[in-house]
Amino acid sequence: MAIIEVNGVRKTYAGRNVVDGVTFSVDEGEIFGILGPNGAGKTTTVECVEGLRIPDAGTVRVAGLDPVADHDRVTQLLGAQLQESELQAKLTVREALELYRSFYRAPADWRPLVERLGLADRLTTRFAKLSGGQKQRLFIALALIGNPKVVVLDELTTGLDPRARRDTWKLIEEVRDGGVTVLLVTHFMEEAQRLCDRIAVIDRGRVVALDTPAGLIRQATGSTVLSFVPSRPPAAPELTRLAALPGVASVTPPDASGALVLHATDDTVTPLVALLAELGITAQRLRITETSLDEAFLDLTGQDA
Ligand SMILES: Nc1ncnc2c1ncn2[C@@H]1O[C@H](COP(=O)(O)OP(=O)(O)OP(=O)(O)O)[C@@H](O)[C@H]1O
Repeated sequence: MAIIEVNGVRKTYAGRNVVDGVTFSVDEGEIFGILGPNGAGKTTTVECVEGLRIPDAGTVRVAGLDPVADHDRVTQLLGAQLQESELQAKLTVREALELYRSFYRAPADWRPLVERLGLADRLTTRFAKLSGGQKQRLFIALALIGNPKVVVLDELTTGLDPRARRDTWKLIEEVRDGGVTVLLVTHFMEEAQRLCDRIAVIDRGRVVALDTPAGLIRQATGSTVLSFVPSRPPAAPELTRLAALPGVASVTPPDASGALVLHATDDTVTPLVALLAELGITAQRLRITETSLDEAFLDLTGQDA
C-alpha cells in the first residue's frame, strides 16, 4: 500500500520548472531512493512531501493526508533529517533529544534510540564537539524521535568517511526493519544500490526512470559489458559488423591492453561468438560483466551524479 503519493508535482522559480510533473508513490516499508545530479530538483520534491514547500501544480499525499493543509498531522507521522542541518553549538545531545521530543504528541523514549544509534555515551556532549558521524546519527535520532511512520533523509551520508557511511547504511536498514518507510535523497550510487528497494532517477525536474536498482541497470542501453582480447585486430569493416550485432550499443576498438569492449546485452553473446568464428578471430580473456549503476545513471541522465 502506498504511504507517499506524489502526482504531477510542479514547482516553478523565476519562470523555470525546477520540479516538472514529478509522479511516484512509495509503498509502506520501502526504502525509496531519489537519485539525481546536483540541482535536479530532489530537495524541492521531498520538501513538497514534507509540506515545507507548496507545489504550484499536482498533489502530494502522506498516509492520505495533504502535507500543507494537514501540516500538523503530517508532522506527527513524518520525521525529517534535513540537508545541511545545524543545531545550536552549545546544545547537548540530551537537550536536543528533549527539545525535539517536546514537538510530538506521542514521542519515542530516546534512551533505546541513543543505545541503538551509539550515542548513549555522548548525552552530555555539546553539538559542536560531536564528530561528523555522531552529528549524522543525532539527526537520525531526531528524525525518529516522533515515532514516525515515514522518515525523509536528505543527503544523509554526505561528508562521512566510508566507514561511518557504512555504519549509517546499517542503521537505515534497521530503521526500515522496524517498520518505518524511508524516503532517501542521495547522489551516491553505491548508497542507492545498496539500500534502496526502488529508485526514482530525477533529472532536470523530471523522473527519467523509476525501478529497482537492478531494473535501472537493465534499462540502460548496453547494460552488459563484453570484453576480450582478439587474436588479431579487427579491420574497420569487421568492427562495423560487430557494431551491427543485436543489442550492441557501442564498440570500443582494442586499447593499449589489447582488449576490445562491447556495450551490449546478454543476447549479444551467442551471435558474437558466431561472428568471431566466421571471421577467424579467437577471443582471449573474454569477460562478461554487468554495467554499474553509475554507468546506468550516466546513460539515463546523460551526466554524472
Ligand atoms: N527557493 C528557491 N528559489 C529559487 N530557486 C530555487 C529555490 N529552491 C531551489 N531552487 C533551484 O531549483 C533547482 C533545484 O534545486 P534542489 O535543491 O531541489 O535540487 P537538488 O536536486 O536537491 O540538488 P542538490 O543535489 O545540489 O541538493 C536548483 O537549480 C535551485 O537553484
